[in-house]
Amino acid sequence: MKRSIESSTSTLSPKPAKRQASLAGFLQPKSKITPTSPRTVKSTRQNRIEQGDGKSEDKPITLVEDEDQDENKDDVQNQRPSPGIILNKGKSKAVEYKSTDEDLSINWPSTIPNHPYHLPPNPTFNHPFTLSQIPSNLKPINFNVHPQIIHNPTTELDLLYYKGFIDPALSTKPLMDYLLNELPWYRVKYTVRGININTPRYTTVFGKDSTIIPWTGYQKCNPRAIPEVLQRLMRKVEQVTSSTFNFCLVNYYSSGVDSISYHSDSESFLGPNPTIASLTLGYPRDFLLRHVNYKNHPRTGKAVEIEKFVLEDGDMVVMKGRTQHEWQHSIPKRKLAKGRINITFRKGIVKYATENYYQYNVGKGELYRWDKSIGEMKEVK
Ligand SMILES: O=C(O)CCC(=O)C(=O)O
Ligand SMILES: [Fe+2]
Repeated sequence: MKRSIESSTSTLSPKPAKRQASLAGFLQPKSKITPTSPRTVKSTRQNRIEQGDGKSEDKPITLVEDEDQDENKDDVQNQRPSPGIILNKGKSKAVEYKSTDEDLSINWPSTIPNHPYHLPPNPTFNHPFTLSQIPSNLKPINFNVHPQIIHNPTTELDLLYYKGFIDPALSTKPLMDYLLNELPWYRVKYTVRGININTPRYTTVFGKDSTIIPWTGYQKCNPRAIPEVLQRLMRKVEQVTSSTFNFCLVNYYSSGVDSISYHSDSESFLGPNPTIASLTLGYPRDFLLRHVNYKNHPRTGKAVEIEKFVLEDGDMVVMKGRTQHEWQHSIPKRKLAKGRINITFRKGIVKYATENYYQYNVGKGELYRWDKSIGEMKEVK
């Protein structure tokens, strides 16, 4: 994860306007907002550190100073549809492709030549505890496969946006319950240049990079097999996006205080233009995208507006092309939010991908598990 450091008091001038993309938004254009006047935003070292987290030890961490990172005002009035250019805008909701994961090969990944996910010694390899059987209401998993294509050649925003990709009517609730109850969760703490960072969300990771290093050949971490239900999701995402993956990172935002600050997943260990698929389960959260030169785009000389998507239960956003180089993304804190799981699929191409992802998503291993009786995470001592 790449971040940049800003000074403790900065003048944001002009602040980029926000836009929202949603299916409803495409159909009902709302009024455009103009950038607000320049103003000074103050933040303390403390709150910036709490927001900070990072996944790359070779990159400076970005402690972002932007009031969008805070529980902020409700700007629903100011939302307007569509960022960039929506290439298939006209089709909209009329086309909804129902699909399940029953059409996927059971011999995945060996059926795909050079697939980057190498099978581990066993399906639960290196898991800290065994997972329960997948419940019958997730056999099959149901999908709605209708992407909106968002591509702006000037700003190089390049996304696919699937509303309700995991069918919210049938599959998101059992999937969220299963993952919450069955996965091992971590609240990773680490130090970057003397600053203590508490990752402001629960994290966990599965998978291994595509090198031929065996699963047992890592000294700095113990890579874990991707659990079966996440493999099935990953295979479906591979099918619809024509991509391949070998990592699954999962975030749990337990409330609106949990967040991820502006960053780009442009680590060189993912290759030059990584495709990253990002899925939402549970409570909706704002997903903001900010151009790396948002104050003054080098080609147009103009400010670039922040793009805002409200990611709802089942939605999938696929970031591709140069998006990770040209844009940063975040899930800012929001006062009223409740539990949300985010699942990302990525492809790591060198050993360092594995070491980095386990360092920042499992860490030293203080384990949390979901406690059904209190509806909260509990540390397992
Ligand atoms: O929760 C999300 O939607 C985004 C997560 C993310 O950006 C990441 O894990 O790198
Ligand atoms: Fe990210």
